[in-house]
Amino acid sequence: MVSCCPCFNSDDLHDDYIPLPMSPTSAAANGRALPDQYELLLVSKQSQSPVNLLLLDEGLVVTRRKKNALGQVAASLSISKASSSCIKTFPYLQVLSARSTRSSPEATATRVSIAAVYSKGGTGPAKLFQLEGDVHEVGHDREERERGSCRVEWWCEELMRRAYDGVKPNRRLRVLLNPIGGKGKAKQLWETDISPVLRAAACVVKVEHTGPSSSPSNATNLARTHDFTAYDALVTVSGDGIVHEVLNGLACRPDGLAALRSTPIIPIPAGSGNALQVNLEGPQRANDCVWAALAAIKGTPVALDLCSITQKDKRYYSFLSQAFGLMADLDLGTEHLRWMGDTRFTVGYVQGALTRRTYPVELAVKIAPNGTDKAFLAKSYNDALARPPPPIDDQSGAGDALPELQFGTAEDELPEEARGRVHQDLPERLEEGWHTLKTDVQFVYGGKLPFVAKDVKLFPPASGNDGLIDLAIVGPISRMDALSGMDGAATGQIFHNSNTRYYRCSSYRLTPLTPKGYVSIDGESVPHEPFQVEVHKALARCLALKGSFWGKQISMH
Ligand SMILES: Nc1ncnc2c1ncn2[C@@H]1O[C@H](COP(=O)(O)OP(=O)(O)OP(=O)(O)O)[C@@H](O)[C@H]1O
Repeated sequence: MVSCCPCFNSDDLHDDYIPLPMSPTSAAANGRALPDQYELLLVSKQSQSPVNLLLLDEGLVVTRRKKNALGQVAASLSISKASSSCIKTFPYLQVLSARSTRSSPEATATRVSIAAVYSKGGTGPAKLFQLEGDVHEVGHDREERERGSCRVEWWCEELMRRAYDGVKPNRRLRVLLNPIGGKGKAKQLWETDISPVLRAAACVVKVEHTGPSSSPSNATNLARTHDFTAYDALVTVSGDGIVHEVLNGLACRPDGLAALRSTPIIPIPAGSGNALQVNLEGPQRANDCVWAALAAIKGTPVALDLCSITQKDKRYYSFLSQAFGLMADLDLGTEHLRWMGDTRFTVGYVQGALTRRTYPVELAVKIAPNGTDKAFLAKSYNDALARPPPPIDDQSGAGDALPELQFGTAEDELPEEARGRVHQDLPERLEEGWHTLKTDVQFVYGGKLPFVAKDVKLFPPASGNDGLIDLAIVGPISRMDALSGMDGAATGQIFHNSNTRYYRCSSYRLTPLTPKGYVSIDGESVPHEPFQVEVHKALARCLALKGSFWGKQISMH
């Protein structure tokens, strides 16, 4: 067993951990010219049938090859021929490892092992693909065979160079696994889907189980003492709840700013709510643990805003959402339906819509410029999507501490200009500044990211790192409107509904006007009491394969 990192003991490493061959000065790469064609002929160990492996612009292409070509490191197969007989293409981002070994100088074959993640059509469920076979040398003497073997070694190094272009191989990952997350399947998913992918990429992995919030091993505590210099990323095999706990643990440290910025989080979806994964990799990847594992290996940091929620003398950090009214009830009031998985949210919504329950509330909102103009918000989102993501600013902010609260803590009053201006409703166009509203609602939902669940895109134009938060407010509506209100929820229809008031703001304060009910912060229950929200721009980091949140143009209709 080989360890390249003094901070890990051998128990932390996979049994077959061998650092990936990335040295630019290795014997094979040193001073050798590129072959004319980046192509290998390999006799697959699994099927005994020969395949061609080509390094093309679009990625590693594996094609079938006729038996009579056996024994050649072919240099003649044209690319057009290759694509017509192509069986699989792996973009380099999906290639995990390529190794060559030769048993002895006399050997007439070099063993090649390749691992990659395959996704049919680029959107199909991701699967681990492993290929091992021999490249037979055609030379008559030992020297010729050695030359052939070196070329195979070079080929593997070239593939690795392309596969890890701009990405550090052998990432050191700390994995926090919630053994009861979702339907309690996290452990099994780890064994069957996640661990084999990380192992194939020779990641250095340390796995720990999280404990319930009352235990010392809860994820908040684990994050509070996380040594971020010893790991490249922190992986959660869980739902959004553990991500919330981890972010809160990192944020409440004296060195919170450095801890958040130096700890990219990668969610592997194994809970009942996996919204962060959906926002990072798209709804088709909502439950795709293999794809998320690939993101842990190859993902690029993306900045994520955090919201400070203050309630009495408590401060929580929220990365996803704050829900009040029906949307809080359907999450927290359906705990007894947990066995249903995601379906419990739908059942909760239908129950609430049928009873037409409404919730009196007082809101004070500091609205951003043009923050109530849905067409403007959609256009800004579309424009941003068309541009490359801006570089992450790691310099702003003084020292290690988190930004000061603008509201202050505890039961601070609203800023002067917001007091005593209670309207029944907000006027159509609002200037920048504080506005207040006292009304009955079906729900109020604050969100930082477009999706709050796999099938609910509540905030289509939300940006994860613009320093602002989006608010959706739905007032009392008929049963029919409430039931049809969720039509098209997966594609963002709620944003377009005329029943939905939509505000982009920098802060808000919500005061429930009934004694009992639920308030949900990132899906976790907090007391049913007034709370205030403000946003800190780009405080945390996640990893996404494309280096940005998943997005889709919004069409205004
Ligand atoms: N070993 C454990 N035993 C019991 N509860 C745990 C354990 N580890 C974590 N938890 C709790 O699990 C919750 C978070 O679960 P997770 O993030 O995996 O999924 P979720 O989708 O947010 O919620 P869930 O799947 O529970 O609906 C937190 O409340 C946390 O305290």
